[in-house]
Amino acid sequence: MRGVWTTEHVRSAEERLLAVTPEGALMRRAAYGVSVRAAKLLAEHTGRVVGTRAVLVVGAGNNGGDALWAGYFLRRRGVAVAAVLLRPEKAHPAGLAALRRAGGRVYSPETAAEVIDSADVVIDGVVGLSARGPLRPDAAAVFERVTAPVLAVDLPSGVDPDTGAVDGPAVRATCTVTFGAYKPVHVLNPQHCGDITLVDIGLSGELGEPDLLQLDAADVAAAWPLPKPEDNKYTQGVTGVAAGSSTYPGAAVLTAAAAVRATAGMVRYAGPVADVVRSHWPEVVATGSIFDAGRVQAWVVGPGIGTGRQSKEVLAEALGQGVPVCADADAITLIAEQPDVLDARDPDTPLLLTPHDGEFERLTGSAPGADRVGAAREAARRFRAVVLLKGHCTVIAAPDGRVLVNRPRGSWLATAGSGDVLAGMIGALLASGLDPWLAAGVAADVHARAGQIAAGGVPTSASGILAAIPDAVRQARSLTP
Ligand SMILES: NC(=O)C1=CN([C@@H]2O[C@H](COP(=O)(O)OP(=O)(O)OC[C@H]3O[C@@H](n4cnc5c(N)ncnc54)[C@H](O)[C@@H]3O)[C@@H](O)[C@H]2O)[C@@H](O)CC1
Ligand SMILES: Nc1ncnc2c1ncn2[C@@H]1O[C@H](COP(=O)(O)OP(=O)(O)O)[C@@H](O)[C@H]1O
Ligand SMILES: [K+]
Repeated sequence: MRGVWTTEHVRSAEERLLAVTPEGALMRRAAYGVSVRAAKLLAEHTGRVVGTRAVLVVGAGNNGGDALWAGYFLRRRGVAVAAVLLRPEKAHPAGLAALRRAGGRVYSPETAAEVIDSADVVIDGVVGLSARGPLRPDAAAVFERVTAPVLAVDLPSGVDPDTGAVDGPAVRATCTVTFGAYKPVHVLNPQHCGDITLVDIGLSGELGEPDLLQLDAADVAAAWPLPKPEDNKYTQGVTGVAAGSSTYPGAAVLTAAAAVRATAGMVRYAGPVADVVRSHWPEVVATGSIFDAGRVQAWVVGPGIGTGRQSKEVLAEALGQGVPVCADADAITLIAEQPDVLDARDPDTPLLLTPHDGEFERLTGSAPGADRVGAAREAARRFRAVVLLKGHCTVIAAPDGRVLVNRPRGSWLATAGSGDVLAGMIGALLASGLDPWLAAGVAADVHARAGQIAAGGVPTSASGILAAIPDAVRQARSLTP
Protein backbone atom coordinates (compact mmCIF):
# COMPACT_ATOMS: atom_id res chain seq x y z
CA MET A 1 0.00 0.00 0.00
CA ARG A 2 1.15 3.52 -0.72
CA GLY A 3 1.00 5.76 2.36
CA VAL A 4 0.02 9.41 2.07
CA TRP A 5 0.59 12.01 4.80
CA THR A 6 -1.10 15.39 5.36
CA THR A 7 1.05 18.50 5.12
CA GLU A 8 0.75 18.95 8.89
CA HIS A 9 2.31 15.52 9.46
CA VAL A 10 4.98 16.04 6.83
CA ARG A 11 5.88 19.41 8.30
CA SER A 12 6.32 18.09 11.83
CA ALA A 13 8.31 15.10 10.55
CA GLU A 14 10.54 17.50 8.60
CA GLU A 15 11.09 19.62 11.70
CA ARG A 16 12.35 16.58 13.62
CA LEU A 17 14.61 15.59 10.73
CA LEU A 18 15.91 19.13 10.24
CA ALA A 19 16.97 19.25 13.89
CA VAL A 20 19.43 16.40 13.29
CA THR A 21 20.59 17.29 9.76
CA PRO A 22 23.25 19.83 8.72
CA GLU A 23 21.72 23.10 7.56
CA GLY A 24 20.70 23.10 3.91
CA ALA A 25 21.34 19.37 3.42
CA LEU A 26 17.67 18.42 3.02
CA MET A 27 17.04 21.13 0.49
CA ARG A 28 20.06 20.11 -1.55
CA ARG A 29 18.95 16.45 -1.49
CA ALA A 30 15.50 17.51 -2.65
CA ALA A 31 16.86 19.86 -5.30
CA TYR A 32 19.29 17.28 -6.64
CA GLY A 33 16.31 14.96 -7.16
CA VAL A 34 14.53 17.72 -9.03
CA SER A 35 17.54 18.28 -11.29
CA VAL A 36 17.80 14.57 -12.13
CA ARG A 37 14.12 14.41 -13.13
CA ALA A 38 14.44 17.69 -15.06
CA ALA A 39 17.39 16.33 -17.01
CA LYS A 40 15.38 13.21 -17.87
CA LEU A 41 12.46 15.36 -19.01
CA LEU A 42 14.80 17.47 -21.14
CA ALA A 43 16.31 14.37 -22.71
CA GLU A 44 12.84 12.96 -23.43
CA HIS A 45 11.66 16.19 -25.06
CA THR A 46 14.77 17.43 -26.86
CA GLY A 47 17.02 14.39 -27.12
CA ARG A 48 19.78 16.06 -25.09
CA VAL A 49 20.58 17.84 -21.83
CA VAL A 50 23.67 19.95 -22.56
CA GLY A 51 22.72 23.20 -24.29
CA THR A 52 19.02 23.03 -23.40
CA ARG A 53 17.20 25.85 -21.58
CA ALA A 54 15.46 25.68 -18.22
CA VAL A 55 13.32 28.40 -16.64
CA LEU A 56 12.71 28.40 -12.89
CA VAL A 57 9.63 30.19 -11.56
CA VAL A 58 10.60 31.06 -8.02
CA GLY A 59 8.31 32.06 -5.14
CA ALA A 60 8.99 33.40 -1.68
CA GLY A 61 9.75 30.26 0.33
CA ASN A 62 11.69 27.04 0.46
CA ASN A 63 9.88 25.67 -2.57
CA GLY A 64 11.56 28.44 -4.54
CA GLY A 65 14.79 27.50 -2.76
CA ASP A 66 14.49 23.96 -4.10
CA ALA A 67 14.01 25.32 -7.61
CA LEU A 68 17.05 27.62 -7.33
CA TRP A 69 19.28 24.80 -6.09
CA ALA A 70 17.94 22.53 -8.83
CA GLY A 71 18.92 25.28 -11.27
CA TYR A 72 22.42 25.24 -9.78
CA PHE A 73 22.72 21.48 -10.38
CA LEU A 74 21.36 21.84 -13.92
CA ARG A 75 23.92 24.55 -14.68
CA ARG A 76 26.62 22.05 -13.76
CA ARG A 77 25.19 19.70 -16.42
CA GLY A 78 25.47 22.36 -19.10
CA VAL A 79 21.88 23.61 -19.07
CA ALA A 80 21.23 27.35 -19.54
CA VAL A 81 19.16 28.40 -16.53
CA ALA A 82 16.98 31.50 -16.10
CA ALA A 83 15.25 32.20 -12.79
CA VAL A 84 12.08 34.30 -12.80
CA LEU A 85 11.80 35.74 -9.29
CA LEU A 86 8.22 36.52 -8.23
CA ARG A 87 9.37 38.08 -4.91
CA PRO A 88 13.05 39.04 -5.47
CA GLU A 89 13.44 40.34 -1.91
CA LYS A 90 12.27 37.00 -0.49
CA ALA A 91 13.99 34.58 -2.86
CA HIS A 92 15.94 31.91 -0.95
CA PRO A 93 19.32 33.66 -0.39
CA ALA A 94 21.64 30.62 -0.45
CA GLY A 95 19.87 29.10 -3.46
CA LEU A 96 19.97 32.36 -5.38
CA ALA A 97 23.64 32.90 -4.59
CA ALA A 98 24.50 29.36 -5.71
CA LEU A 99 22.61 29.77 -8.97
CA ARG A 100 24.27 33.11 -9.71
CA ARG A 101 27.72 31.65 -8.96
CA ALA A 102 27.03 28.83 -11.40
CA GLY A 103 26.14 31.32 -14.14
CA GLY A 104 22.35 31.32 -13.90
CA ARG A 105 20.53 34.48 -15.01
CA VAL A 106 17.82 36.29 -13.09
CA TYR A 107 14.66 37.90 -14.46
CA SER A 108 11.49 39.53 -13.21
CA PRO A 109 8.10 38.46 -14.55
CA GLU A 110 8.06 41.65 -16.65
CA THR A 111 11.35 40.91 -18.40
CA ALA A 112 10.97 37.12 -18.76
CA ALA A 113 8.71 36.75 -21.83
CA GLU A 114 11.50 35.81 -24.20
CA VAL A 115 13.17 33.22 -21.96
CA ILE A 116 9.81 31.64 -21.18
CA ASP A 117 9.02 31.36 -24.89
CA SER A 118 12.30 29.63 -25.64
CA ALA A 119 12.35 27.32 -22.58
CA ASP A 120 12.74 23.55 -23.00
CA VAL A 121 11.47 22.95 -19.47
CA VAL A 122 9.85 25.15 -16.82
CA ILE A 123 10.33 24.35 -13.14
CA ASP A 124 7.49 25.42 -10.86
CA GLY A 125 8.96 26.56 -7.54
CA VAL A 126 6.21 29.06 -6.77
CA VAL A 127 4.81 27.45 -3.66
CA GLY A 128 4.88 24.05 -1.97
CA LEU A 129 3.66 22.76 1.37
CA SER A 130 2.63 26.24 2.54
CA ALA A 131 0.38 26.85 -0.47
CA ARG A 132 -3.01 28.44 0.08
CA GLY A 133 -5.44 29.22 -2.73
CA PRO A 134 -4.89 29.62 -6.46
CA LEU A 135 -1.86 31.09 -8.25
CA ARG A 136 -1.64 34.82 -7.72
CA PRO A 137 -1.97 36.98 -10.87
CA ASP A 138 1.79 37.49 -11.46
CA ALA A 139 2.49 33.73 -11.32
CA ALA A 140 -0.65 32.96 -13.30
CA ALA A 141 0.48 35.35 -16.06
CA VAL A 142 3.88 33.62 -16.25
CA PHE A 143 2.32 30.15 -16.58
CA GLU A 144 -0.18 31.39 -19.18
CA ARG A 145 2.80 31.99 -21.48
CA VAL A 146 4.36 28.59 -20.88
CA THR A 147 4.26 26.01 -23.67
CA ALA A 148 7.22 23.88 -22.52
CA PRO A 149 6.71 20.83 -20.26
CA VAL A 150 6.43 21.82 -16.60
CA LEU A 151 8.09 20.07 -13.67
CA ALA A 152 6.37 20.90 -10.38
CA VAL A 153 8.57 21.04 -7.29
CA ASP A 154 6.81 19.12 -4.49
CA LEU A 155 3.35 19.88 -5.92
CA PRO A 156 1.78 21.93 -8.70
CA SER A 157 1.33 25.47 -7.39
CA GLY A 158 -2.25 26.69 -7.11
CA VAL A 159 -3.56 23.24 -6.14
CA ASP A 160 -4.45 22.73 -2.48
CA PRO A 161 -1.84 20.38 -0.95
CA ASP A 162 -4.28 18.65 1.42
CA THR A 163 -7.44 18.40 -0.68
CA GLY A 164 -6.18 18.59 -4.26
CA ALA A 165 -8.85 21.22 -4.89
CA VAL A 166 -8.38 23.86 -7.57
CA ASP A 167 -10.20 27.14 -7.25
CA GLY A 168 -8.64 29.37 -9.90
CA PRO A 169 -5.38 29.43 -11.88
CA ALA A 170 -3.10 26.48 -11.10
CA VAL A 171 -0.09 24.80 -12.64
CA ARG A 172 -0.76 21.72 -14.75
CA ALA A 173 2.48 19.78 -14.59
CA THR A 174 3.94 17.15 -16.88
CA CYS A 175 5.63 15.70 -13.84
CA THR A 176 6.00 16.38 -10.13
CA VAL A 177 8.97 15.64 -7.91
CA THR A 178 8.04 15.35 -4.26
CA PHE A 179 10.16 14.70 -1.19
CA GLY A 180 10.03 12.32 1.73
CA ALA A 181 6.34 11.41 1.50
CA TYR A 182 3.36 11.51 -0.80
CA LYS A 183 0.92 14.28 0.16
CA PRO A 184 -2.85 14.18 -0.41
CA VAL A 185 -2.66 16.33 -3.57
CA HIS A 186 -0.68 13.57 -5.28
CA VAL A 187 -3.47 11.01 -4.98
CA LEU A 188 -6.44 13.40 -5.04
CA ASN A 189 -5.40 15.44 -8.06
CA PRO A 190 -3.12 13.31 -10.26
CA GLN A 191 -4.36 15.17 -13.32
CA HIS A 192 -2.52 18.34 -12.23
CA CYS A 193 0.56 16.47 -10.93
CA GLY A 194 1.32 14.38 -14.00
CA ASP A 195 3.86 11.64 -13.49
CA ILE A 196 5.11 11.68 -9.86
CA THR A 197 8.60 10.91 -8.55
CA LEU A 198 9.22 10.49 -4.82
CA VAL A 199 12.73 11.51 -3.72
CA ASP A 200 14.00 9.94 -0.51
CA ILE A 201 15.27 12.66 1.84
CA GLY A 202 15.47 10.37 4.88
CA LEU A 203 12.05 11.24 6.26
CA SER A 204 10.47 7.78 6.49
CA GLY A 205 11.55 7.13 10.08
CA GLU A 206 9.79 10.29 11.25
CA LEU A 207 6.46 9.91 9.50
CA GLY A 208 4.36 7.56 11.63
CA GLU A 209 1.03 6.12 10.44
CA PRO A 210 -0.20 7.43 7.07
CA ASP A 211 -3.38 9.51 6.88
CA LEU A 212 -4.54 8.01 3.57
CA LEU A 213 -3.71 4.86 1.66
CA GLN A 214 -3.66 3.85 -1.97
CA LEU A 215 -3.71 0.21 -3.04
CA ASP A 216 -0.97 -1.31 -5.17
CA ALA A 217 -1.49 -4.17 -7.61
CA ALA A 218 0.00 -6.52 -5.00
CA ASP A 219 -2.69 -5.53 -2.47
CA VAL A 220 -5.44 -6.12 -5.00
CA ALA A 221 -3.94 -9.43 -6.09
CA ALA A 222 -3.60 -10.60 -2.49
CA ALA A 223 -7.17 -9.65 -1.60
CA TRP A 224 -9.02 -10.85 -4.71
CA PRO A 225 -10.75 -14.13 -3.85
CA LEU A 226 -9.91 -17.19 -5.95
CA PRO A 227 -11.41 -20.67 -5.56
CA LYS A 228 -9.34 -22.98 -3.33
CA PRO A 229 -9.20 -26.80 -3.48
CA GLU A 230 -11.69 -27.19 -0.65
CA ASP A 231 -14.14 -24.60 -2.03
CA ASN A 232 -17.54 -25.12 -3.56
CA LYS A 233 -20.04 -22.64 -4.93
CA TYR A 234 -21.41 -21.84 -1.47
CA THR A 235 -18.17 -21.52 0.48
CA GLN A 236 -16.96 -18.70 -1.78
CA GLY A 237 -19.97 -16.64 -0.82
CA VAL A 238 -23.40 -16.25 -2.39
CA THR A 239 -24.09 -12.71 -3.59
CA GLY A 240 -27.65 -11.43 -3.46
CA VAL A 241 -28.63 -8.78 -5.99
CA ALA A 242 -31.81 -6.75 -5.52
CA ALA A 243 -31.74 -4.42 -8.49
CA GLY A 244 -33.67 -3.34 -11.56
CA SER A 245 -37.31 -2.80 -12.40
CA SER A 246 -39.50 -2.97 -15.48
CA THR A 247 -38.31 0.59 -16.22
CA TYR A 248 -34.64 -0.23 -15.60
CA PRO A 249 -34.07 -3.93 -16.39
CA GLY A 250 -30.49 -3.14 -17.50
CA ALA A 251 -29.47 -2.21 -13.95
CA ALA A 252 -30.41 -5.72 -12.80
CA VAL A 253 -28.46 -7.36 -15.61
CA LEU A 254 -25.33 -5.23 -15.14
CA THR A 255 -25.24 -5.58 -11.36
CA ALA A 256 -25.82 -9.34 -11.33
CA ALA A 257 -23.38 -9.86 -14.19
CA ALA A 258 -20.63 -7.91 -12.45
CA ALA A 259 -21.05 -10.14 -9.42
CA VAL A 260 -20.81 -13.19 -11.70
CA ARG A 261 -17.67 -11.86 -13.34
CA ALA A 262 -15.98 -10.87 -10.08
CA THR A 263 -15.84 -14.15 -8.17
CA ALA A 264 -16.61 -17.82 -8.66
CA GLY A 265 -19.30 -18.07 -5.96
CA MET A 266 -23.02 -18.10 -6.65
CA VAL A 267 -25.19 -15.11 -7.53
CA ARG A 268 -28.86 -14.90 -6.62
CA TYR A 269 -31.07 -12.26 -8.20
CA ALA A 270 -34.29 -11.15 -6.52
CA GLY A 271 -36.56 -8.68 -8.26
CA PRO A 272 -39.15 -7.97 -10.92
CA VAL A 273 -37.00 -8.77 -13.97
CA ALA A 274 -35.81 -12.27 -13.09
CA ASP A 275 -36.55 -13.52 -16.63
CA VAL A 276 -34.42 -10.83 -18.23
CA VAL A 277 -31.50 -11.54 -15.89
CA ARG A 278 -31.80 -15.31 -16.43
CA SER A 279 -31.89 -14.95 -20.20
CA HIS A 280 -28.64 -12.94 -20.20
CA TRP A 281 -26.86 -14.81 -17.41
CA PRO A 282 -28.07 -18.39 -17.05
CA GLU A 283 -25.69 -18.97 -14.14
CA VAL A 284 -27.69 -16.55 -11.97
CA VAL A 285 -30.33 -18.13 -9.73
CA ALA A 286 -33.17 -15.67 -10.20
CA THR A 287 -36.42 -15.22 -8.35
CA GLY A 288 -39.16 -12.59 -8.24
CA SER A 289 -38.87 -11.49 -4.62
CA ILE A 290 -36.24 -10.97 -1.95
CA PHE A 291 -38.55 -12.74 0.49
CA ASP A 292 -38.08 -16.10 -1.24
CA ALA A 293 -34.53 -15.59 -2.52
CA GLY A 294 -32.78 -18.02 -0.17
CA ARG A 295 -29.68 -17.40 1.88
CA VAL A 296 -26.88 -15.10 0.73
CA GLN A 297 -23.67 -13.86 2.37
CA ALA A 298 -24.13 -10.25 1.19
CA TRP A 299 -26.73 -8.10 -0.55
CA VAL A 300 -26.35 -5.41 -3.18
CA VAL A 301 -29.51 -3.34 -3.12
CA GLY A 302 -30.49 -0.34 -5.15
CA PRO A 303 -29.54 0.04 -8.81
CA GLY A 304 -32.73 0.85 -10.71
CA ILE A 305 -35.17 -0.31 -8.00
CA GLY A 306 -36.97 3.01 -7.55
CA THR A 307 -37.80 4.65 -4.23
CA GLY A 308 -41.39 3.53 -3.62
CA ARG A 309 -42.90 1.56 -0.73
CA GLN A 310 -41.96 -1.85 -2.14
CA SER A 311 -38.35 -0.82 -2.66
CA LYS A 312 -38.20 0.34 0.93
CA GLU A 313 -39.45 -3.08 2.06
CA VAL A 314 -36.77 -4.77 -0.04
CA LEU A 315 -34.03 -2.62 1.47
CA ALA A 316 -35.34 -3.18 5.00
CA GLU A 317 -35.41 -6.94 4.41
CA ALA A 318 -31.80 -6.96 3.19
CA LEU A 319 -30.67 -4.79 6.10
CA GLY A 320 -32.36 -7.12 8.56
CA GLN A 321 -30.74 -10.35 7.38
CA GLY A 322 -27.54 -9.89 9.38
CA VAL A 323 -25.25 -9.97 6.33
CA PRO A 324 -23.20 -7.11 4.79
CA VAL A 325 -25.22 -4.81 2.53
CA CYS A 326 -23.99 -2.56 -0.26
CA ALA A 327 -26.64 0.15 -0.67
CA ASP A 328 -26.23 1.84 -4.04
CA ALA A 329 -28.17 4.30 -6.19
CA ASP A 330 -31.91 4.28 -5.31
CA ALA A 331 -31.16 2.59 -1.99
CA ILE A 332 -29.09 5.65 -1.03
CA THR A 333 -31.91 7.98 -2.02
CA LEU A 334 -34.29 5.84 0.03
CA ILE A 335 -32.05 6.11 3.09
CA ALA A 336 -31.79 9.88 2.54
CA GLU A 337 -35.54 10.37 2.22
CA GLN A 338 -36.69 7.80 4.76
CA PRO A 339 -33.86 7.29 7.25
CA ASP A 340 -36.12 5.12 9.42
CA VAL A 341 -35.40 2.30 6.96
CA LEU A 342 -32.05 1.98 8.75
CA ASP A 343 -33.92 0.91 11.91
CA ALA A 344 -34.15 -2.50 10.26
CA ARG A 345 -30.36 -2.75 10.22
CA ASP A 346 -28.70 -5.27 12.44
CA PRO A 347 -26.31 -2.86 14.21
CA ASP A 348 -23.34 -5.20 13.94
CA THR A 349 -23.53 -5.95 10.24
CA PRO A 350 -21.48 -3.91 7.78
CA LEU A 351 -23.18 -1.35 5.56
CA LEU A 352 -21.51 0.10 2.51
CA LEU A 353 -22.84 3.25 0.80
CA THR A 354 -21.66 4.18 -2.69
CA PRO A 355 -22.87 7.72 -3.44
CA HIS A 356 -21.92 9.97 -6.32
CA ASP A 357 -21.89 13.68 -5.44
CA GLY A 358 -25.64 14.17 -5.91
CA GLU A 359 -26.50 11.14 -3.78
CA PHE A 360 -23.97 12.27 -1.18
CA GLU A 361 -25.71 15.64 -0.92
CA ARG A 362 -29.10 13.95 -0.60
CA LEU A 363 -27.74 11.64 2.07
CA THR A 364 -25.87 14.13 4.24
CA GLY A 365 -27.57 17.45 3.43
CA SER A 366 -24.44 18.98 1.90
CA ALA A 367 -22.32 18.46 -1.20
CA PRO A 368 -18.88 16.90 -0.60
CA GLY A 369 -17.18 20.26 -1.33
CA ALA A 370 -13.43 20.72 -1.75
CA ASP A 371 -12.40 18.37 1.06
CA ARG A 372 -13.69 15.07 -0.30
CA VAL A 373 -11.70 12.97 2.15
CA GLY A 374 -13.03 14.93 5.12
CA ALA A 375 -16.58 14.72 3.77
CA ALA A 376 -16.42 10.95 3.19
CA ARG A 377 -14.84 10.38 6.61
CA GLU A 378 -17.53 12.39 8.36
CA ALA A 379 -20.34 10.57 6.53
CA ALA A 380 -18.76 7.20 7.36
CA ARG A 381 -18.76 8.06 11.06
CA ARG A 382 -22.27 9.42 10.96
CA PHE A 383 -23.80 6.39 9.23
CA ARG A 384 -21.43 3.83 10.79
CA ALA A 385 -20.89 2.65 7.24
CA VAL A 386 -18.12 2.40 4.72
CA VAL A 387 -18.70 5.33 2.36
CA LEU A 388 -17.37 5.07 -1.18
CA LEU A 389 -17.58 8.58 -2.63
CA LYS A 390 -17.47 8.27 -6.41
CA GLY A 391 -15.51 10.59 -8.63
CA HIS A 392 -12.40 10.79 -10.77
CA CYS A 393 -10.46 9.78 -7.64
CA THR A 394 -12.91 7.67 -5.66
CA VAL A 395 -12.52 8.04 -1.87
CA ILE A 396 -13.36 5.14 0.45
CA ALA A 397 -13.78 5.94 4.14
CA ALA A 398 -14.41 3.50 7.00
CA PRO A 399 -16.25 4.49 10.18
CA ASP A 400 -12.99 4.08 12.15
CA GLY A 401 -11.34 6.82 10.05
CA ARG A 402 -9.32 4.70 7.59
CA VAL A 403 -9.35 6.17 4.08
CA LEU A 404 -8.35 4.72 0.73
CA VAL A 405 -8.06 6.84 -2.41
CA ASN A 406 -8.48 5.01 -5.68
CA ARG A 407 -6.04 5.54 -8.53
CA PRO A 408 -7.93 6.63 -11.66
CA ARG A 409 -6.94 5.24 -15.04
CA GLY A 410 -8.48 7.86 -17.30
CA SER A 411 -12.11 8.92 -17.18
CA TRP A 412 -13.49 5.93 -19.09
CA LEU A 413 -15.81 5.01 -16.21
CA ALA A 414 -17.89 8.16 -16.72
CA THR A 415 -20.58 6.25 -18.61
CA ALA A 416 -24.14 5.20 -17.78
CA GLY A 417 -24.39 1.97 -15.82
CA SER A 418 -20.75 1.80 -14.78
CA GLY A 419 -21.83 2.37 -11.16
CA ASP A 420 -24.05 -0.74 -11.39
CA VAL A 421 -21.00 -2.75 -12.43
CA LEU A 422 -19.04 -1.43 -9.45
CA ALA A 423 -21.88 -2.28 -7.05
CA GLY A 424 -22.07 -5.85 -8.35
CA MET A 425 -18.34 -6.35 -7.87
CA ILE A 426 -18.47 -4.94 -4.35
CA GLY A 427 -21.35 -7.28 -3.51
CA ALA A 428 -19.40 -10.33 -4.67
CA LEU A 429 -16.35 -9.32 -2.63
CA LEU A 430 -18.49 -8.70 0.45
CA ALA A 431 -20.05 -12.13 0.03
CA SER A 432 -16.59 -13.67 -0.12
CA GLY A 433 -15.94 -12.30 3.36
CA LEU A 434 -13.50 -9.46 2.61
CA ASP A 435 -13.37 -6.55 5.02
CA PRO A 436 -15.92 -4.08 3.56
CA TRP A 437 -13.47 -1.17 3.32
CA LEU A 438 -10.94 -3.33 1.49
CA ALA A 439 -13.70 -4.88 -0.64
CA ALA A 440 -14.75 -1.42 -1.81
CA GLY A 441 -11.11 -0.48 -2.42
CA VAL A 442 -10.15 -3.50 -4.50
CA ALA A 443 -13.44 -3.34 -6.42
CA ALA A 444 -12.79 0.33 -7.28
CA ASP A 445 -9.26 -0.53 -8.40
CA VAL A 446 -10.38 -3.36 -10.67
CA HIS A 447 -13.29 -1.24 -11.95
CA ALA A 448 -10.83 1.46 -13.06
CA ARG A 449 -8.54 -1.13 -14.66
CA ALA A 450 -11.53 -2.66 -16.47
CA GLY A 451 -12.55 0.77 -17.76
CA GLN A 452 -9.11 1.40 -19.16
CA ILE A 453 -8.81 -2.06 -20.71
CA ALA A 454 -12.30 -1.89 -22.23
CA ALA A 455 -11.64 1.58 -23.61
CA GLY A 456 -8.24 0.93 -25.15
CA GLY A 457 -8.12 4.65 -25.88
CA VAL A 458 -11.65 5.15 -27.20
CA PRO A 459 -14.94 5.54 -25.28
CA THR A 460 -16.49 2.37 -23.87
CA SER A 461 -19.75 1.47 -22.11
CA ALA A 462 -20.86 -0.37 -18.98
CA SER A 463 -21.12 -3.64 -20.94
CA GLY A 464 -17.55 -3.16 -22.12
CA ILE A 465 -16.35 -2.53 -18.56
CA LEU A 466 -18.21 -5.62 -17.40
CA ALA A 467 -16.59 -7.80 -20.07
CA ALA A 468 -13.14 -6.52 -19.10
CA ILE A 469 -13.37 -7.49 -15.41
CA PRO A 470 -11.50 -10.81 -15.84
CA ASP A 471 -8.66 -9.11 -17.75
CA ALA A 472 -8.54 -6.40 -15.09
CA VAL A 473 -8.14 -9.00 -12.33
CA ARG A 474 -5.49 -10.75 -14.43
CA GLN A 475 -3.66 -7.46 -14.86
CA ALA A 476 -3.60 -6.82 -11.11
CA ARG A 477 -2.53 -10.43 -10.45
CA SER A 478 0.43 -10.05 -12.78
CA LEU A 479 1.31 -7.16 -10.42
CA THR A 480 1.09 -4.52 -13.13
CA PRO A 481 1.11 -1.17 -11.29
N1 LIG B 1 11.28 21.83 5.39
C1 LIG B 1 12.10 20.96 4.82
O1 LIG B 1 12.79 20.28 5.46
C2 LIG B 1 12.15 20.85 3.38
C3 LIG B 1 11.35 21.68 2.59
N2 LIG B 1 11.40 21.62 1.26
C4 LIG B 1 10.64 22.54 0.43
O2 LIG B 1 10.05 23.56 1.19
C5 LIG B 1 8.71 23.73 0.79
C6 LIG B 1 7.93 24.41 1.86
O3 LIG B 1 8.52 25.68 2.02
P1 LIG B 1 7.88 26.89 2.84
O4 LIG B 1 7.26 26.39 4.08
O5 LIG B 1 8.95 27.92 2.93
O6 LIG B 1 6.72 27.44 1.98
P2 LIG B 1 6.40 27.50 0.42
O7 LIG B 1 7.64 27.62 -0.38
O8 LIG B 1 5.46 26.42 0.13
O9 LIG B 1 5.58 28.86 0.37
C7 LIG B 1 6.24 30.10 0.41
C8 LIG B 1 5.32 31.24 0.70
O10 LIG B 1 4.43 31.41 -0.36
C9 LIG B 1 3.27 32.03 0.09
N3 LIG B 1 2.09 31.54 -0.62
C10 LIG B 1 1.10 30.75 -0.14
N4 LIG B 1 0.18 30.49 -1.08
C11 LIG B 1 0.61 31.11 -2.19
C12 LIG B 1 0.09 31.21 -3.50
N5 LIG B 1 -1.05 30.61 -3.82
N6 LIG B 1 0.77 31.92 -4.43
C13 LIG B 1 1.94 32.52 -4.11
N7 LIG B 1 2.48 32.47 -2.88
C14 LIG B 1 1.82 31.78 -1.92
C15 LIG B 1 3.18 31.69 1.56
O11 LIG B 1 2.93 32.89 2.24
C16 LIG B 1 4.51 31.07 1.92
O12 LIG B 1 5.10 31.73 2.98
C17 LIG B 1 8.28 22.34 0.43
O13 LIG B 1 7.15 22.31 -0.39
C18 LIG B 1 9.52 21.84 -0.29
O14 LIG B 1 9.51 22.25 -1.65
C19 LIG B 1 12.41 20.79 0.62
O15 LIG B 1 13.53 21.61 0.46
C20 LIG B 1 12.73 19.55 1.40
C21 LIG B 1 13.08 19.88 2.80
N1 LIG C 1 -14.46 11.59 -14.69
C1 LIG C 1 -14.37 10.38 -14.14
N2 LIG C 1 -13.17 9.77 -14.04
C2 LIG C 1 -13.07 8.54 -13.50
N3 LIG C 1 -14.12 7.84 -13.02
C3 LIG C 1 -15.33 8.39 -13.08
C4 LIG C 1 -15.53 9.69 -13.63
N4 LIG C 1 -16.85 9.98 -13.56
C5 LIG C 1 -17.45 8.91 -13.00
N5 LIG C 1 -16.54 7.95 -12.69
C6 LIG C 1 -16.81 6.66 -12.07
O1 LIG C 1 -17.85 6.02 -12.81
C7 LIG C 1 -18.79 5.39 -11.96
C8 LIG C 1 -20.16 6.02 -12.20
O2 LIG C 1 -21.08 5.55 -11.28
P1 LIG C 1 -22.56 6.18 -11.16
O3 LIG C 1 -22.47 7.67 -11.01
O4 LIG C 1 -23.26 5.43 -10.11
O5 LIG C 1 -23.15 5.90 -12.59
P2 LIG C 1 -24.41 5.03 -13.05
O6 LIG C 1 -25.51 5.34 -12.09
O7 LIG C 1 -24.70 5.49 -14.44
O8 LIG C 1 -24.00 3.61 -13.02
C9 LIG C 1 -18.24 5.57 -10.54
O9 LIG C 1 -17.46 4.46 -10.19
C10 LIG C 1 -17.35 6.82 -10.67
O10 LIG C 1 -16.31 6.86 -9.72
K1 LIG D 1 5.51 24.01 -6.66
